[in-house]
Amino acid sequence: MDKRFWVVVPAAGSARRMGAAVPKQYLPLAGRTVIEWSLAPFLAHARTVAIVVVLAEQDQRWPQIAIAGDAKIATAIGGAERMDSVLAGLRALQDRAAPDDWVLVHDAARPCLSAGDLDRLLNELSNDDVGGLLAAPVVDTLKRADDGGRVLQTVPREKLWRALTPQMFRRDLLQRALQSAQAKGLAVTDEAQAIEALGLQPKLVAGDSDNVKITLPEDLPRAERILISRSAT
Ligand SMILES: Nc1ccn([C@@H]2O[C@H](COP(=O)(O)OP(=O)(O)OP(=O)(O)O)[C@@H](O)[C@H]2O)c(=O)n1
Ligand SMILES: C[C@](O)(CO)[C@H](O)COP(=O)(O)O
Repeated sequence: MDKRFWVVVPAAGSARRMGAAVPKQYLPLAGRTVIEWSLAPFLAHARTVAIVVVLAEQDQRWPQIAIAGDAKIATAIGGAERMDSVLAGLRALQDRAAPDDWVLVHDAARPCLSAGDLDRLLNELSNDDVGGLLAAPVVDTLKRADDGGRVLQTVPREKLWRALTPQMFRRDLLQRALQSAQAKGLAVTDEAQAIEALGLQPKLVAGDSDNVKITLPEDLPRAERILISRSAT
């Protein structure tokens, strides 16, 4: 894709499930911090126009990050939910990005995005009318539990995918979709869900299952192994 694109990186979460003293986006990982790895593919891409990193209001760590001064990075203040933070990032772009410019939204907690997956997303969606997201097909058998932690049913996994990020939509459409979801009290957990609520069908683009989200303590050593093995090749 030859068109340039904008990036919003929601980094305003409180990382409750990680249970660390430091918000997970600032935890050390393979010689850097999680957020530096998550931003790296976009800072390295020739067609990134600018990146808005959306921070928690009380965040005091971002200014200490080496790349905080990068000319391509601006910051905004996030909100109570991820969707509020993404909206804040889009609003920070609205005077600079044209309505039909592509915006990629990528979790600060996903440090293992590969350059190949980023380019595949950009190339597969460059002429798409709706936009879409990186996703990984479900390969395990899925069980739904009852309140007692026992199997209630096996959930058919055909055509089931795990949503990843980046998720890529045109700025005005995404902003309208998220504003509409917010107005309806629809607590969307990713950008695609807000687009779906408009009756549109985002395209699924196969992504690497190594594109892990740092959520629980065991995710950090897994990400470390992925990044170190990738740098060794
Ligand atoms: N109000 C929020 C909540 C989440 N995020 C960001 O959205 C991404 C994915 O969210 P998640 O993994 O759930 O992060 P947390 O909300 O911090 O984790 P937890 O649910 O365990 O508290 C993270 O980069 C997080 O910083 C955000 O910008 N604003
Ligand atoms: C956006 C996302 O990473 C796609 O899987 C996921 O929905 C984020 O969920 P979280 O609970 O905010 O981590």
